[in-house]
Amino acid sequence: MKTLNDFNFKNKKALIRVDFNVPLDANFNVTDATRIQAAKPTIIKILEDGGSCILMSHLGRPKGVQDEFSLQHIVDKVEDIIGVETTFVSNCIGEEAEAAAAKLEPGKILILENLRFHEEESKGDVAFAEKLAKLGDIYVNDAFGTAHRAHASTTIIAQFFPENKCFGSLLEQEIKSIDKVMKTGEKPVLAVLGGAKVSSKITIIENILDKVDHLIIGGGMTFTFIKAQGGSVGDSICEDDKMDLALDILKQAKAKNVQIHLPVDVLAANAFSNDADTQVIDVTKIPDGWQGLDAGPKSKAMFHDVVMQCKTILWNGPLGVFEMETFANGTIELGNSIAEATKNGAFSLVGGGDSVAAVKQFGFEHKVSYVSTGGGAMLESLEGKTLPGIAAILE
Ligand SMILES: Nc1ncnc2c1ncn2[C@@H]1O[C@H](COP(=O)(O)OP(=O)(O)OP(=O)(O)O)[C@@H](O)[C@H]1O
Ligand SMILES: O=C(O)[C@H](O)COP(=O)(O)O
Repeated sequence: MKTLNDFNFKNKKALIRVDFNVPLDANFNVTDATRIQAAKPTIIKILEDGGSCILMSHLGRPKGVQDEFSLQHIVDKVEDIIGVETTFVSNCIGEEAEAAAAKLEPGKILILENLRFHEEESKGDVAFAEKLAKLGDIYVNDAFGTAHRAHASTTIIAQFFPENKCFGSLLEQEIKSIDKVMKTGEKPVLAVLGGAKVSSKITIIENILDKVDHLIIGGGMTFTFIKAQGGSVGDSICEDDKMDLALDILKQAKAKNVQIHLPVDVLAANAFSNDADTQVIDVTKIPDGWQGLDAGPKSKAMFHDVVMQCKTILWNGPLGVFEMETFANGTIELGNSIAEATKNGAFSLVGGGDSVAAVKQFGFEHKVSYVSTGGGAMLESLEGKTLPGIAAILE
């Protein structure tokens, strides 16, 4: 596995695929710069070696050239965060980009315009990848968030740098964190899977059963498992067509000696609303007209005990409808438990769009071992897939 430390970047132009797909507000200000911060160590290492950085990224899913998706909007933020003079070129390929790259001095940064302004990027076009490749001497992939896309700049381009390609330090850290859970984690290993639907997590659950000792299933997924075992779930979110699968998962878990922990009580509401009437109720006895929207007190205490026993913890998906204050407590308490276990020496990894949002919202970001910068890429990794962006560097 080639990393930044395998190269000296002195007088070299590093062509770095970053994932600067960051959220912008109506005035095009960056509202969450985590992904830019996360790319900083790679950029600094290259600049300190005496090299220069050509940063390429996508932003959003534009249809052709659309100003709202221009990477121009993030140039000032990058300059602020990295603290180095940064220039921008309004096309990622062609004469202008080639001229800007050619005159880029060591210690400086150049940002290319949104790669997805060319449809060839998402199509994984080889000729487009070759044009990008002309711009740099060494290709560095540091875009974990986009490593599940076999796009020109994330995957195809690597073939033009047979010797001169490597992982950036963010991508390296993401790979190592996932490996710590999936391959080398100290036992007991726990996965907490929450979120809305069983259907979106099936492949993850099936893959993870071979890796973990404990599995907490929470959030909206709970009710498919409870109903499948004969419980009454009232109006809770439930996928009837996945009940057989839920039973099969329970069977597989037993055969593999994985302890499954489902909520035993829930905070139920008479409407999907922050102001609804609520009651704590046995998870198997939810009446019609009521829906479980958060974990109940017994479940939270039970989950705390499980978390505290484990040395390696993966968390994907909230335990309740955390976006509404009334139903955020299960997710917050789980975060607290994971933070405490981490303080006691456990390794904890949080990944997936909503769980990362919850961790940031409730201030757990620096109390867990690692928060992934990938949404879809993280989920595909947990499904056991080899991500094309990673494979292309290893080949
Ligand atoms: N009991 C519940 N009933 C209905 N919705 C719920 C329940 N518990 C959690 N949710 C919802 O599940 C959603 C998150 O589900 P999702 O599967 O997308 O999570 P994730 O894995 O963290 O994120 P992603 O899949 O985007 O990476 C949240 O919006 C939350 O409100
Ligand atoms: O935000 C993400 O998950 C990545 O930047 C990938 O974006 P995409 O789903 O548009 O490919």
